[in-house]
Amino acid sequence: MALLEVRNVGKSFGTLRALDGIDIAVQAGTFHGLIGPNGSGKSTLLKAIAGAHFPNSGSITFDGRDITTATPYERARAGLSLKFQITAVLPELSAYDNVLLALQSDQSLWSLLSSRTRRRLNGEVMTALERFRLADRADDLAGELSHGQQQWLEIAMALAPRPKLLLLDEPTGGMSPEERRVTGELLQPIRSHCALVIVEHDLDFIKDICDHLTVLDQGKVLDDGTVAEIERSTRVQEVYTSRV
Ligand SMILES: Nc1ncnc2c1ncn2[C@@H]1O[C@H](COP(=O)(O)OP(=O)(O)OP(=O)(O)O)[C@@H](O)[C@H]1O
Repeated sequence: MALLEVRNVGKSFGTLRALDGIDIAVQAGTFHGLIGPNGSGKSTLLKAIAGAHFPNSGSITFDGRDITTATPYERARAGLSLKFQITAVLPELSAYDNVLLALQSDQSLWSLLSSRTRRRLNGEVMTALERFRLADRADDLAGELSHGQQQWLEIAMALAPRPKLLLLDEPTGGMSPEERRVTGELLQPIRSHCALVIVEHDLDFIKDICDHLTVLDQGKVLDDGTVAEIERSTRVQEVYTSRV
């Protein structure tokens, strides 16, 4: 069974059909990209998976559990984590404290008082920062980090509770080409323990890191397959050459 299964999902805003009968399956350990022209429904689909809004029809199953109308908190407890387009680090706190906060949200007050828990959390915070090349910036305020580093900090925070699936909405927006390249490099190792669903306009970036692509067009799945299959798809080429 797939880790995430979206079945026949529909979402309307008034008379606008933003999603219309969407089916996708994301396997554990894979990086799954959502691409398509502007307004094709990518962010709406990501938000439906994240619980930022509920679909009008269809179902979403995660790790064997129906989460179609689960709250974002319940989804997080089930192992779903997300980083949306707008940077949400706390600029007045250090990079270290931002990750610590993300980790602490799951701990009881009682366990936080124990020095063993605090030692363990300290180790986990530093591992998360090292993984995203931020260990030497641990004490710096998050607001003083570069744009790219703030994005990496936020991904580190989203991964801190060890989710099974990470949702990323345009993580490379506003990054330099070098920061994009490094972002791809930093994401690769998470594959061993976490799947990824990513919306991204940079097609070269998404083709480099993803195993599987779903192409949306006007709220429907236009095509779905491996990166090589999508590159050969004449339907996709037509949409991209005529409208992008
Ligand atoms: N909250 C909302 N209220 C009304 N319409 C919305 C809302 N959110 C999205 N839409 C509309 O739904 C359609 C799909 O939007 P969505 O943002 O999902 O597309 P997208 O593929 O992510 O686009 P882009 O690549 O430009 O970010 C668009 O026509 C958009 O205007």
